Amino acid sequence: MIVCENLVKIFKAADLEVVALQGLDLKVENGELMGIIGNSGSGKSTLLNMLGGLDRPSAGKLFVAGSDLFRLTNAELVKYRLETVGFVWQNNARNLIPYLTAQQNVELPMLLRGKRKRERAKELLDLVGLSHRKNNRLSELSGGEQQRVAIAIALANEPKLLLADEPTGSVDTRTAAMILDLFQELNRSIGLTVVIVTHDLELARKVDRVVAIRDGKTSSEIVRRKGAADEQDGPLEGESEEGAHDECAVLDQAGRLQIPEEYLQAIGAERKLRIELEEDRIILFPPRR
Ligand SMILES: Nc1ncnc2c1ncn2[C@@H]1O[C@H](COP(=O)(O)OP(=O)(O)OP(=O)(O)O)[C@@H](O)[C@H]1O
Repeated sequence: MIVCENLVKIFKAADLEVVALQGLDLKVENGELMGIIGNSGSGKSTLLNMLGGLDRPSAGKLFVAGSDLFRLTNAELVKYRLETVGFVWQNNARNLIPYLTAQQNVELPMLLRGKRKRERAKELLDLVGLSHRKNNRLSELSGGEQQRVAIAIALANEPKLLLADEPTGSVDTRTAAMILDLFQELNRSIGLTVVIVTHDLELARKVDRVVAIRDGKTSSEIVRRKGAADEQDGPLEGESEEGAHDECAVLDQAGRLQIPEEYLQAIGAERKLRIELEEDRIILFPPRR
């Protein structure tokens, strides 16, 4: 579904250049539900904007659902944004209209595209578990319900890829869990590929894979271990929650490896490591003093 190779994004403002993505590599399979985490300024939103066709990358390769994002003309990019991707933002509900009902809010963007699809709007509200609230005005819905209306709208054009930027950023923990459950449900029921940018570590339990971005590059991945994939109510018996996931460091195209700072600190290593190959493992030691 998504292939990023050596992706670079440089922002130029006056005589200042910011390299927001520094040769990022990422592959996402069709039907994957994955999370992207990283510190503030690490490049998460920049990556999401590239994937959504909202901005153009500076160099590298970027393919989404068969489209080469470097080659699309401006008109093709507009079509791509309308047909291939759906967006969910943190404060999505702010773009909804408080005095219209949930159903009217879902119908409105379809109307603007010249289609009146009352049935489709009902279907979409059903999909996000809100059919019982369809005739309520938006102002009568809770923050979580409003976010679900926004998700219904994001699904209106049957996107192949749903991009969510901090979708649980402005709701409480319980509502956040419900929204993540909804993404999981949509992923399973309609095979939607979902990429969620978040600070919320609880997400690691709900998604197949979490990719960490550091300084504009993918640095490590937390992958749900096989066998843990179907359990919904927590870790397998006798297994700690962390035990259901493996943390992997990522090798870039040139075979370079990023090692988390805290790991280096723990063994007292700074710029050099001793490396040894032992049967089926590679071992890193601090240099001999
Ligand atoms: N339009 C822009 N012009 C100049 N610099 C930008 C622009 N957008 C982002 N940047 C810079 O690019 C870097 C990555 O920003 P980005 O917003 O992608 O980070 P982020 O990981 O999403 O952060 P946050 O979690 O705070 O949203 C930052 O240094 C940011 O200041």
